[in-house]
Amino acid sequence: MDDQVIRMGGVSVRRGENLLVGGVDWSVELDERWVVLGPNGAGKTTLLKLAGAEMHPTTGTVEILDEQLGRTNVFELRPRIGLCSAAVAARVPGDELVRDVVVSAGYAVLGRWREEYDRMDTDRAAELLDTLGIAHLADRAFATLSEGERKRTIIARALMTDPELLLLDEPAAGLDLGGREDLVARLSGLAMDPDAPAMTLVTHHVEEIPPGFTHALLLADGGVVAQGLLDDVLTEDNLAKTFGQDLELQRSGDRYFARRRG
Ligand SMILES: Nc1ncnc2c1ncn2[C@@H]1O[C@H](COP(=O)(O)OP(=O)(O)OP(=O)(O)O)[C@@H](O)[C@H]1O
Repeated sequence: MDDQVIRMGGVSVRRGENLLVGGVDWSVELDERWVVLGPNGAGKTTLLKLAGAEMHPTTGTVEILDEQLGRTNVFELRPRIGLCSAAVAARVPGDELVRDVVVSAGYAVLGRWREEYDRMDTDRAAELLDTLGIAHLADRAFATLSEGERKRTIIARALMTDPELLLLDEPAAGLDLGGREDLVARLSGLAMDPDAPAMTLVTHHVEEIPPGFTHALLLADGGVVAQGLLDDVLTEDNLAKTFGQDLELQRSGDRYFARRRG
C-alpha cells in the first residue's frame, strides 16, 4: 500500500436535485490526522461516508486504502476502517455489556470462534477500555452509560480491529464540558501515537480539535473552502467563509477557540 489512505478526485454526491458535496479533491496520508470542519448541512457526514466506503460518489473517484469504490468489494474493505458515529452507536443493543460491544468487533472480522483468539481479543478489549478510561464500566449494559461513556465505548470498539483508518463523526457532540475535555485529551493521545491509524474527525467546533491533529478541510455548502496544514487553514478569513460570519479566532497553547466578533 502506498502512503495515501484516502484519495478523492473530482468527487460529487447528488441526491435528486441536491448536491451534497461537489468538486472535492482530497488526499489523506497514513501519518496524517485530519479535521473536517463546517456548519450544519455542509456535507461533512457525506464526506465521511465516502471515506468509510458506506456511500459511492455520483461522479469522480474515491480510493480508500488503495481500493477504488465501485471496483472493490466494500464488505472486505469496511472491516479495515473504524467508523465511530451516532448511527453506529444506535445499532448497539441496549442490553449488551460494554466489554462485549468492544470485543464483538473482533469477531465480526475473524468470523469464527477459537479459544486462543478469544483470550487475545479479551485482553485487547480490556487494554482499549483502559486506554479510553472506561475499564470500570466493562460489565455495564450499554444503555446505562452516559453519552460520553457511550462515545468512548464506540471508539474502543472501532479500534478493536486495528483499523488502518479511523473515522470519527462528531465524537464530542452532546458531551458536557468535562466530557468534551476528557474526550479531546484522549483523542489527542491517540493522534500523537505513531502506531495509531490515519484519522479523520468531523466537527462543528474548533474547540474540539484535539492537539496532535495535523490537517484541516473546511467545508461549506458541499464545497471545499480550504484544506491543508491545520495552522495554514485555520484562519479568521477561512472561518468567515466557512461559517458565513465574522469570527474571531484565538489560539491558546495547542487549542483553538472561536467566537463571533462584535
Ligand atoms: N439522501 C439525501 N437526499 C437529499 N438530501 C440529502 C440527503 N442526505 C443528505 N442530504 C442533504 O445534504 C446536505 C449535507 O448533509 P450532511 O449530512 O453531509 O451534512 P453535515 O455537514 O454532516 O451536517 P450536520 O453537521 O448537520 O450533521 C444537507 O443539506 C442534507 O440535508
